[in-house]
Amino acid sequence: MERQVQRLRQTFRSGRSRPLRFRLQQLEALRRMVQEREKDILAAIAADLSKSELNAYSHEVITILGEIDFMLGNLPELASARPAKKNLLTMMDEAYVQPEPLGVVLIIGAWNYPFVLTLQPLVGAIAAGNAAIVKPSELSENTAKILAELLPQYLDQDLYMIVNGGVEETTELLRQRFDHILYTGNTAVGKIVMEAAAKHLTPVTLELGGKSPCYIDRDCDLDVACRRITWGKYMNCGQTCIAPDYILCEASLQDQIVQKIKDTVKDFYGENVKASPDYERIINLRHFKRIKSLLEGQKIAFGGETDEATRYIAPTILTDVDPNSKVMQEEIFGPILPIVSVKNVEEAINFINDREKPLALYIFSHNNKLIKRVIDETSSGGVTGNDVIMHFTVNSLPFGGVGASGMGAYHGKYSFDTFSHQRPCLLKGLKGESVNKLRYPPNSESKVSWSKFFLLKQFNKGRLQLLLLVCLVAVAAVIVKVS
Ligand SMILES: NC(=O)c1ccc[n+]([C@@H]2O[C@H](COP(=O)([O-])OP(=O)(O)OC[C@H]3O[C@@H](n4cnc5c(N)ncnc54)[C@H](O)[C@@H]3O)[C@@H](O)[C@H]2O)c1
Ligand SMILES: CCCCCCCCCCCCC/C=C/C=O
Repeated sequence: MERQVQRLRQTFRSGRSRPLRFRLQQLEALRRMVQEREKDILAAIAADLSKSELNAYSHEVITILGEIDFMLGNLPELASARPAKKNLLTMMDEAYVQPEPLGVVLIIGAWNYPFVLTLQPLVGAIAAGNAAIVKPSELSENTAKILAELLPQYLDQDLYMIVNGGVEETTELLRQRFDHILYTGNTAVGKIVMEAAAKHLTPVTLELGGKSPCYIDRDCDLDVACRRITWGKYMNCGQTCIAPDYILCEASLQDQIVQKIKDTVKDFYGENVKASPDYERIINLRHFKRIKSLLEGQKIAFGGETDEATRYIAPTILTDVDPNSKVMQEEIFGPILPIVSVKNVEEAINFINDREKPLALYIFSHNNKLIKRVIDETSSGGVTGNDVIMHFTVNSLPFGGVGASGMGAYHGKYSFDTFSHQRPCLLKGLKGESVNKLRYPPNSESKVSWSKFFLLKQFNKGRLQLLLLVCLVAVAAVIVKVS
């Protein structure tokens, strides 16, 4: 592994990944890969998650194509130097922020959206000019295999590499020195990643999970709210990091919500959900058993059927759920939707704030002031008001967690920034020593007072004011020289 990282580092040091033309060409090659090998990619995702190819396309491929297009369209602007404000002392100099690539980065993907969660960070890493090692999740083995087969055919092999394997391979990878690690997955492994990164002082982006609450206000269109929640909760069989994990609402709304979600499930998946091509399965037996065990002792208002042989768990709703029960202690990551009663919005806010900061928060209400209030009085990785999941699809919004749900963010410009160092550059000339005397020893009261004048005022003026200030500086320089 060490030798492979070394090879990537050497190529990075040669400067090959830096020119914009090269980055654009690699991104175009990636887009070609997705377009030319679409069938193979969809088949792999479909096999991993028992998903229809149509769903694989809309859940994963669209996002990647959108992200590549964004980078192709915006890279010149993202990568260019940004002029910075100057102070009086540096007004004749050049000050700017130049984004620079970090070096060799490691991207560790998760299995639940195995294509998008692995490649979307890679798009950012390439755009920012880095070399990258990509480690797909071993649980989505078909996608991992197709990525290992395709990426070397389209991308520069000395800069971008796939490593497949499980805990052993990831552990070995984490022993190496990287310039950034972006990890997507559960919080426990997030801690392992951060600990390994700390040994090399490697910065990390951790895209973790958590229990994302969904508050439904009394003043709300329940038909619309329940349709949107049904879509986001049962999509991918509940195995979505930003799926609404549980509902908070007044007790009087509970029965209506159950009925409306039940009706929507029928609309979406038909009478026999098991036979619907739009309803996925649980990734493996371990997760199947874990999710099934969350049903124990609960009041099942809808669903609850399971089939171990096919890892099927029906869309399920639990009512009157005790906040201390097991289903409310861990991220469900499956198609079970608990409803917890609260008296009012204050209680909902307190309920959310009493727990770890979630990855997403959803609020449904006609009342925009109430939505803003919940946003102001809580914290979460992201928020969608009157819908679920959709903030993920807006690539001008940073996507990431806060507190236990993660750190750092990506998507669009934020991916570019995550994989870049914002390098401050100040370019001075070799003239102007008379003013510089202000900072050379020996110090004096008068120097300190002139330094205050020069440094404590921001300088961002028009031409006339600039001329005036130049004169002022010249006078000051003479005074300092004389004194
Ligand atoms: N924030 C996000 O964008 C996001 C996206 C998807 C999933 N998630 C979260 O991820 C969790 C589900 O994913 P998962 O963790 O089951 O995915 P996973 O099992 O696929 O693990 C993620 C990665 O960690 C590696 N890994 C596993 N155990 C390891 C160990 N002991 N040491 C080193 N590396 C190890 C795996 O090889 C894999 O590449 C949920 O909590 C979900 O909310 C978050
Ligand atoms: C008009 C059709 C729009 C379809 C939009 C579907 C978008 C679904 C994207 C889901 C991606 C979720 C990514 C998951 C992250 C964490 O697990």
